[in-house]
Amino acid sequence: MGNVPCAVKHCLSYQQLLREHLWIGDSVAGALEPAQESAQVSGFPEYVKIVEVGPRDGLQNEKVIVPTDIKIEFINQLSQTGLSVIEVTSFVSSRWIPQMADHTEVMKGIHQYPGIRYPVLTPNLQGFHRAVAAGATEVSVFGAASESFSKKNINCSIEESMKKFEEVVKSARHMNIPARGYVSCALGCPYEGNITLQKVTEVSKRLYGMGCYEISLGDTIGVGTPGSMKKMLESVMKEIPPRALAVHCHDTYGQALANILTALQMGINVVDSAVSGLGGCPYAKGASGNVATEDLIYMLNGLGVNTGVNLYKVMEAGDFICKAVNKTTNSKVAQASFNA
Ligand SMILES: CC(C)(COP(=O)([O-])OP(=O)([O-])OC[C@H]1O[C@@H](n2cnc3c(N)ncnc32)[C@H](O)[C@@H]1OP(=O)([O-])[O-])[C@@H](O)C(=O)NCCC(=O)NCCSC(=O)C[C@@](C)(O)CC(=O)[O-]
Repeated sequence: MGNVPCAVKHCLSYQQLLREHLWIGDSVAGALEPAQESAQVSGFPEYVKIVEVGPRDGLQNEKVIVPTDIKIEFINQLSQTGLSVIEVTSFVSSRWIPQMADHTEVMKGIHQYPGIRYPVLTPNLQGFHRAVAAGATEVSVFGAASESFSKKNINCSIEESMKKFEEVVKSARHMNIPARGYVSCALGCPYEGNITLQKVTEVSKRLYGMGCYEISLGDTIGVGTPGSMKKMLESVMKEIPPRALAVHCHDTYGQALANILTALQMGINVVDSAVSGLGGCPYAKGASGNVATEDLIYMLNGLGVNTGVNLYKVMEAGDFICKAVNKTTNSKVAQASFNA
């Protein structure tokens, strides 16, 4: 049975467990379509698109530079899991984020499979042009609802950032390149604390209005709760339809899955996550990683929500990158499966 997770081996019958918990899957069965097997729970979307941000958000905060060939292998493994969107790197200044200095090599080195999108972060035209030259076919601009965070993260005010993003999104549109927009600090800021709903809504509306096809609302420091997530989404949804929104939850206070569940119940069906719960922003000290992709898939599979992603293969990719960066996984599902 090969690399059968320990928790599974310890059970009375692996086959029985697989029958009852079809969403676990295995590397051979691989193609198990969990959502088709378990009944859909009402009140949730039928399908959730997972935006895997592990190679970018997951690795950007790592102190030790991860070798380029490891990043490429990691992304190639993720491409085998059924994920349809994998954010691969950032075309930012290597002085600011040394870990992303090999963006061009990573972009050129990965195998880009048809049907999978590989967006990259581009804060300005310089980054955009470099990204396109390296073969990027989708980009993301990343703003914030907090003035202080914007200055610390991208060295300009919100207003100045919007001008830069407009240039990027306009150029992208001319080249038929889809652009996504992030709004950091949607549920709190490491420098300012609470951020008003009005500000989050205003920044989101600006990004959507300039042509970003999807707005990812970031709980950058993971302080949100289902209550604050609900209020924030109610406000943003007055201006932007839920189909154009995504949530991006860090898990610092252990609220990420609960916050995501709340968002799903409100009609959101795009969720960002990072394999093994890697991640954090270098300009948001103390914030922990993103919600782990493994834990997200486990929850969605249990709800009968289709993701098209094979949990077992994601766990294997997570195991690969954790070993490569000498880290223990933050995914509860991977811990239960591999470390029991
Ligand atoms: C935005 C800049 C570049 C402004 O940086 P700056 O220093 O203000 O830029 P500048 O325009 O004044 O130029 C200064 C130097 O930077 C260079 N430069 C200028 N632009 C670029 C570029 N695109 N790529 C490479 N180099 C660039 C430029 O060429 C020049 O080089 P020099 O002439 O001195 O040699 C800088 O602040 C930066 O790189 N910041 C990095 C921010 C970042 O990546 N943060 C982490 C990602 S955001 C995040 O994690 C949150 C998110 C998205 O996950 C959601 C959430 O959780 O909330």
